[in-house]
Amino acid sequence: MVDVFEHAIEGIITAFREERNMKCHTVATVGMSFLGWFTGISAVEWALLVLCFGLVIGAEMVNTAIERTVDLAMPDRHPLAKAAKDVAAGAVLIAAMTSVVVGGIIFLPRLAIICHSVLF
Ligand SMILES: Nc1ncnc2c1ncn2[C@@H]1O[C@H](COP(=O)(O)OP(=O)(O)OP(=O)(O)O)[C@@H](O)[C@H]1O
Repeated sequence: MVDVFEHAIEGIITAFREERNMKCHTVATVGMSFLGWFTGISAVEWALLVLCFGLVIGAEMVNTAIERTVDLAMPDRHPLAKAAKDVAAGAVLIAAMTSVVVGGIIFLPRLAIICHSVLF
């Protein structure tokens, strides 16, 4: 059981260390968390936000695993290798777009109120 956690944590560290996009997701996660704290979002909104963080980072890690597996199995160009990588990248895009929509629903009304009170 300890082994399973050790390998999983090793995988998380590898993904954060070696995958460029993980740095973008980390910056977005920190930025959105700050915005959540700053605008005082509710517990349910925090739960949705945390769910989105997990969704995007999890999808990116699965995408990384698929990329590595394809590179190992098919170093040459192959239509199936392309399809596998493109579908995995598409999954990350869908997770990210879903998160942007959720973030918009949570933050846009609050940011509009803040802008309104600053400007008028
Ligand atoms: N073996 C291959 N055969 C055919 N097409 C490939 C192959 N490897 C990559 N591709 C195409 O090139 C694109 C980019 O592949 P790559 O491995 O560089 O992924 P990436 O999304 O740039 O990864 P990274 O997150 O590491 O930058 C893939 O989405 C796919 O369309």
